[in-house]
Amino acid sequence: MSTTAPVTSRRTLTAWLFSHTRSLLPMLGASAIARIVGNLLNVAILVVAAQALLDVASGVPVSLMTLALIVVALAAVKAALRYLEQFTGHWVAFTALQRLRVLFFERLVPQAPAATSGRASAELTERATRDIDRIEVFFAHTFPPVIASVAVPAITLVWLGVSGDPLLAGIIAVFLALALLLPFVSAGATWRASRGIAADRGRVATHVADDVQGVREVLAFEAERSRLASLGDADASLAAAQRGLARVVGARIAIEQALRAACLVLLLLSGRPVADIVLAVAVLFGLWFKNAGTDDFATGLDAAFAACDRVRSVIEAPPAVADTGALEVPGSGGPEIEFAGVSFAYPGTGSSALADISTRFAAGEWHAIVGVSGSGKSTVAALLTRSWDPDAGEISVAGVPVPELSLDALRRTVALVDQRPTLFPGSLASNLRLARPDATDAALEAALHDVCLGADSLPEGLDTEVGERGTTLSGGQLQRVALARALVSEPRILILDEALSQLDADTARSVRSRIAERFRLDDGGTAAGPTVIEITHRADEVAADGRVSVIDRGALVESGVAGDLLDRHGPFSRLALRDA
Ligand SMILES: Nc1ncnc2c1ncn2[C@@H]1O[C@H](COP(=O)(O)OP(=O)(O)OP(=O)(O)O)[C@@H](O)[C@H]1O
Repeated sequence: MSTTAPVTSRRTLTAWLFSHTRSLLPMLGASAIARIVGNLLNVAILVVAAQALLDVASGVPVSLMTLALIVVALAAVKAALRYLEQFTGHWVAFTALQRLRVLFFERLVPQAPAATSGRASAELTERATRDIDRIEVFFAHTFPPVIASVAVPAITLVWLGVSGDPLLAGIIAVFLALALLLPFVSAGATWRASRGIAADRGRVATHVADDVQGVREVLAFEAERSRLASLGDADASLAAAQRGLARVVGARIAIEQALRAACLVLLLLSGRPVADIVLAVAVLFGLWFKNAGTDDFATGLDAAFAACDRVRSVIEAPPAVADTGALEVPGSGGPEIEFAGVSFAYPGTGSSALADISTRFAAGEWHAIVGVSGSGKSTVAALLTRSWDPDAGEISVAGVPVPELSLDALRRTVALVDQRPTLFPGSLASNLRLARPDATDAALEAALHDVCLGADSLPEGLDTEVGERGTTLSGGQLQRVALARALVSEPRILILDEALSQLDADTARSVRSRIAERFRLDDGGTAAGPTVIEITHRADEVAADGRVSVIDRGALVESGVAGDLLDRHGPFSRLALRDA
């Protein structure tokens, strides 16, 4: 998110945070009360000590033992209250962060994959982790200090004014009020700087993650210098934003110190009785030192709000598709799929990715969609799986328009295998069981056999560790494991989006025929297997008797049986000749 995004006000962000954490407020109140009483005791200790000194100076007998006992008792209660304040404040904070994290993922799931597409995953991770962590300041270090910074001086100065010297109480009140106003006067500047810092942190995190991910490309293309230079730029921008904030905070602290010194001087020069001045100075020290934390929270709070704004924009983003349908996909086996007059443009792009597509994929059959890169093939899959909904036209599965199906039902029905699948750290078996945790070893081995990847061709069979994101596998192995995982889930619609692109032509052919055989054997020759849509730019690999649709620049330009299309010498035949 850039710093030029619309600014959400701190009031809106506060209301939003409380709306998600309302039940934690009583505990936050307990924290504030503990802080107020603790701070009052702090003033009391200094006042008791100052009064004892005055008594000694004026010859009044003082029992040192009694004095020590009073101070120790006050200090012990103060320590207990400090513990209570910290414990309750942090309990609230970490419980709130936990809730926000759960909410973040709950809201992200229905937005995905549209939400994650085009957004650097490191940026999203930064929002889900460090930005949420930064909100801790809002709960643990804001409300108890804010309330105490007003309540403690008010109570103390009323007491001083009534039982001591009203003029001296008034002087302290004026200077404390000025000091309390400082964070508000500089609020605009710290808020802007904090937002800039949060955005720059996101950019640096994305840059570093891209460099780590793409280190091979960086080395191979000798791009170290340019990548380091652009990282340096991002870093410099972050450092400049941090310096800007430091300047404002530094100026604020300097003014606060000057106010404190000026207040002290005025008290000393007030010409009031010494005893009153000593008590007033004790109160000043008791109040000012305890309120010094206000400056820290004022700065940390803006950082927390800036982080909160980034988290909120993800949580509150509307899902790309509404999950309002409730139907299941009727029947069994592979259903018929129909596109009727479907058009779609990706949000923010002016041009159509698909224009007026009407086609049918017959139940339980294997279809190919071919076309050059960027022609719109993957968009067909994205619309069928409801990553997005079409701008016009209708897609139906087994005669039911897809918005009438529940998203759960649709996604249980369809398995999409793309060319860059993700495996999770763990064993081959745990990855294969992703959608079917109860699948037997025999079922896993059968699926591996069907993708020409016998478990024995991997070092430890099903126990082989696949490494983070499948990094210990070759590209072709990774694709086949992903395909086997889809087979284990027994989908009724199987979409292969360039899912065999890293295999040599012979292996790809074997995989196709084994999968076709698997379903033919399963259903005894009838069409009970899944409806398969294979998206590929390799027209020459489509079997002569296979059904094929050709897409060009978002339009369906030809469809039929591959052998017939070859004889027509149209778009399909041109693609096949180009590839051969
Ligand atoms: N998430 C997206 N946001 C914006 N535009 C997109 C997005 N995904 C794809 N496009 C654009 O939509 C058009 C069709 O893309 P699509 O991925 O469907 O093509 P494709 O035929 O599958 O390409 P390839 O064979 O290279 O994967 C392209 O112009 C592409 O740039």
